[in-house]
Amino acid sequence: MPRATMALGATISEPLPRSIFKKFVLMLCSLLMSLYVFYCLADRCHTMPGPIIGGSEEEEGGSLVSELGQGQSVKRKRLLQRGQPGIGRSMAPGGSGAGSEPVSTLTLLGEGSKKLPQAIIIGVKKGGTRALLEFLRVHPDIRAVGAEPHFFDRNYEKGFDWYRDLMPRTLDGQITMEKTPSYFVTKEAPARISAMSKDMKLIVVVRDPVTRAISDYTQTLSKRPDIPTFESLTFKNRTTSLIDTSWSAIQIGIYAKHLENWLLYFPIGQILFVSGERMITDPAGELGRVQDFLGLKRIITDKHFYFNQTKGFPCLKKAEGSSKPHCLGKTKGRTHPNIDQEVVQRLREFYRPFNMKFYQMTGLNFGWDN
Ligand SMILES: Nc1ncnc2c1ncn2[C@@H]1O[C@H](COP(=O)(O)OS(=O)(=O)O)[C@@H](OP(=O)(O)O)[C@H]1O
Repeated sequence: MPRATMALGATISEPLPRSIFKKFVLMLCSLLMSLYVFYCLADRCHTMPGPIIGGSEEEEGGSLVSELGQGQSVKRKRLLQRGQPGIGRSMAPGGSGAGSEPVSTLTLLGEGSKKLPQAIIIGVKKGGTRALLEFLRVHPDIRAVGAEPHFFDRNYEKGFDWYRDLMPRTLDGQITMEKTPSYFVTKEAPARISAMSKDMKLIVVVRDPVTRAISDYTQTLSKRPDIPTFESLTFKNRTTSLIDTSWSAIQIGIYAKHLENWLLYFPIGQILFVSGERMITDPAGELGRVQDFLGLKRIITDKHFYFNQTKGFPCLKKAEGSSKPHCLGKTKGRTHPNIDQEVVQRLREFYRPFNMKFYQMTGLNFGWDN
């Protein structure tokens, strides 16, 4: 047999020589490594699950780690557009306090800095605050922390450095925001926020207090199915029809009373009232008002929304940092239980004077009593 044929025969029948096999494994490893590096550069490699700071909200806020990660992609895109070589990713705080963040490439390259918020969505619980924040985040000049920090109610003793550390990095001209709906009903919150910044822009999403109360109850019911009925919790005494105003679901809806507390520290012009109802029927209109209030160009318009028939709510055609349509999660837009219409009527009567006062204070008729 000729030598060449013999050699070929040997190659086919014998296993790959060790050195070739080693090279192959090495190449495969480096290929996988490069893929991982690219994946990280695309800002998708989160090695640690992030803490969710306890809040009223279950799933929408997500972890602080993923929130910060998402934000960085947008900034990176903007930097790349400007031709700056910003690459890298900052690690989110472990919820432990100021100074816990390792120095990242972004920090070294000076890509923005963490700032205390200049605008806060302070309420109200179940008003539509998540929808507003998610929609606002589409704006390139807004950067927001997704999870609720609860700084001015539950975590105040942790200090401003802790609070600042939760915030995403911002470039000059970008507004840092957060939302914690319980601030609106927290007695200490106005004084504390004012002590931090007298210029703070405050946003309150309000919704018909009766539907809000039912929404609040629906959320609690989803977590604790054995709670008493809405009807029995509403009244101190069913026969006298005396409303139990100590029940938080009822209390929160007395907007005029809570607002009085804020007006001791902030002029009314520094507070924007957003209609929770119009956030559903005309999100672009409400977002227009919010952008004006924040002194931003009206970038978010009706082109950003579509009405999702299955969800029954407006959704984003493209979410922040993504090209995909995005609706809020299943904890937003829950089906409410049927409530005895007599009880609903009684609650409407109860809220009417407070609503009137609220319309008068804000100069806006929200139409809950028409
Ligand atoms: N676009 C869109 N998609 C889904 N849901 C929407 C939207 N806009 C407003 N809403 C209403 O938001 C209600 C929840 O309010 P919050 O986000 O403020 O709730 S929370 O306090 O943060 O838990 C939620 O209340 P429920 O319907 O009772 O679940 C919704 O009615």
